[in-house]
Amino acid sequence: MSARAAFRAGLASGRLLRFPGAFTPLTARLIEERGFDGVYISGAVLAAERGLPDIGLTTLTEVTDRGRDITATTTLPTFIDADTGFGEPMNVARTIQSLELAGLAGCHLEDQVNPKRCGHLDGKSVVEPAEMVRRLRAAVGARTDPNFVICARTDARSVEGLDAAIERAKAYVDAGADAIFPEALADLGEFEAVRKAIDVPIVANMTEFGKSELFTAQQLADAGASVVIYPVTLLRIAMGAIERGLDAIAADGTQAALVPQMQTRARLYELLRYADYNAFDHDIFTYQENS
Ligand SMILES: C[C@](O)(C(=O)O)[C@H](CC(=O)O)C(=O)O
Ligand SMILES: [Mg+2]
Repeated sequence: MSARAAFRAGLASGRLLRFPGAFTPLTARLIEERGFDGVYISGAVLAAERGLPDIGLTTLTEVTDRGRDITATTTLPTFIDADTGFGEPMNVARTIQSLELAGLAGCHLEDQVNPKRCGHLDGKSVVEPAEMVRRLRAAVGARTDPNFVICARTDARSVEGLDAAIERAKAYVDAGADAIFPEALADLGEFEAVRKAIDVPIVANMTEFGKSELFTAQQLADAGASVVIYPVTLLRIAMGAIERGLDAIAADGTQAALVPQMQTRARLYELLRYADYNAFDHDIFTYQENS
């Protein structure tokens, strides 16, 4: 089954799909190895890796390239953050074409005004529902593979309240959204309220240091979520380890004490499938034509 078909089947299964965010292509391989259902590709992480805040500075080209690179390392479905779609509805259409061609299994588009903000911080604003409906209609019309999942994210909860967010979610489903990502909900009861109001799958965002508590997969499944993303988690873990590691090298004058915490060379090579490449190389170089 293709990754896109697997994503669709997973969404229809009634099971909660877990999508950790990969901050490098190699991370996606670990996510797959550990048995997760898919790989999330975060806009906040993509910006952070370039030393930028998540305020709409990254471009469609950068996001597409990263999406393609990560998709190439895994057989899992990849679900990417397309922010506000990188412009007007016509640009949104091109965004969908570009992400489809890069092999992504789906994306989410949000109803924030440009320039967008992190969904869990204050100071963001949302466009009129009609404007977001135009974005979604452009997105749905541009899709060529019906299995490509177009998810509508609403940031309205912390701007206009839960009722307004639910009204928007309904309008976005009517416009053709395959799934709804209600950003920054306050508690599980709010997930349940969204669940009752709409029929399509719901995406839950378990980002740390945000507005939502960190609910377990079971709690989210019970509240009716279909997908949970851990968008920035692996980057935060890695950056925490790097900060502590740099401090240790600076203090001790050697990294020796850190070695037990490191991924070994052997393990890294295993992930890179080094042995397979070696075997291939060996076969090519020892090949002799029978005369
Ligand atoms: C999901 C998100 O859109 C992302 O880019 O990963 C962010 C995550 C974050 O900044 O913690 C968000 O706006 O929630
Ligand atoms: Mg984002």
